[in-house]
Amino acid sequence: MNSHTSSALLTTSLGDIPLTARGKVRDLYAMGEELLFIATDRISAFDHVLGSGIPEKGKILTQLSHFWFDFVADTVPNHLLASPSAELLAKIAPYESQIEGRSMLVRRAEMFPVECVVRGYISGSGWKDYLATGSVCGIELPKGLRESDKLPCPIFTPAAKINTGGHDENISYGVMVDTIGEHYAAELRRLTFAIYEKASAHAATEGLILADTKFEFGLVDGKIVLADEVLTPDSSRYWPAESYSPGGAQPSFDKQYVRDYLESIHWNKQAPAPSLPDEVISKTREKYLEAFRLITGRSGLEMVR
Ligand SMILES: CCOC(=O)Cn1cc(-c2ncnc(N)c2C#N)cn1
Repeated sequence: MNSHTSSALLTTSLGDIPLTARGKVRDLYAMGEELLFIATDRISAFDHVLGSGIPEKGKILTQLSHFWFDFVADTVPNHLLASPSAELLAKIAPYESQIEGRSMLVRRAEMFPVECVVRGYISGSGWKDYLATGSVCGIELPKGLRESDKLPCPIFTPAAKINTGGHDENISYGVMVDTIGEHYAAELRRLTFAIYEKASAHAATEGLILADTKFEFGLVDGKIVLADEVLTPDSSRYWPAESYSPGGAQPSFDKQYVRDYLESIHWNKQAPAPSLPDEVISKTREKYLEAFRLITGRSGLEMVR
């Protein structure tokens, strides 16, 4: 256990609330129709969870999700629990000090098995697909694009959810329609573009390029809600606008110190993920705090909720 992962986050239950799902950096506990997302301080890079945590990363990213859920609330409802039950609150009370600010209480939703990815720039798996086929998710793109180029207009590039840990697989919109039906596919695509338009415009006012992001949606009482985490540096690519220079991979706003360090030690990705030097940890924490300040306009890490 590293110093930033409390014991409660390593168990398969929180008291008698069972662990429902464990992602690389987040854990999900369920009690009936109420779920508890806990974001740990773990950080992953190149698809590996590293040996060191980043202090308060879980809290910072949870507060960013809360900010963004509120910011887009007039565009799409979300899965946040308006009023958690007294029973649930009583069950988590003993852990409050460990999970304060890093937890989200959400309603159980019937999750769509699709990752709704929107890209304003060509990067990552989209760049790989473009190099191989000239298209992404069946969307043909202009010839001659450079890596990290801004696209003529944002594209919707869904992915099929592979069980936790695996890489999601890019699918065409047609496959998404076959999977969840035309009505929901069209509505999730519309909502994805609408949220991205609002969020990327806000990020740009703070000198941040929101290159791409991934949303997950579900149904609660038959209505579409925005779920999962939203517009965090873990679910999005944020680039500093001041250093934007297409023609290659862009520096990650939050993980560049980590990536540079891993490159500098020539880490063999088959080997166990290394721990990070204190300086890399503290600089990375500062980047998360800077993203929080820029996006929310708040100076300190006072709780949004
Ligand atoms: C930590 C691991 O969890 C995930 O990766 C994603 N995931 C979300 C759900 C979910 N399931 C029902 N209701 C919800 N509101 C949600 C949400 N969000 C399940 N896995």
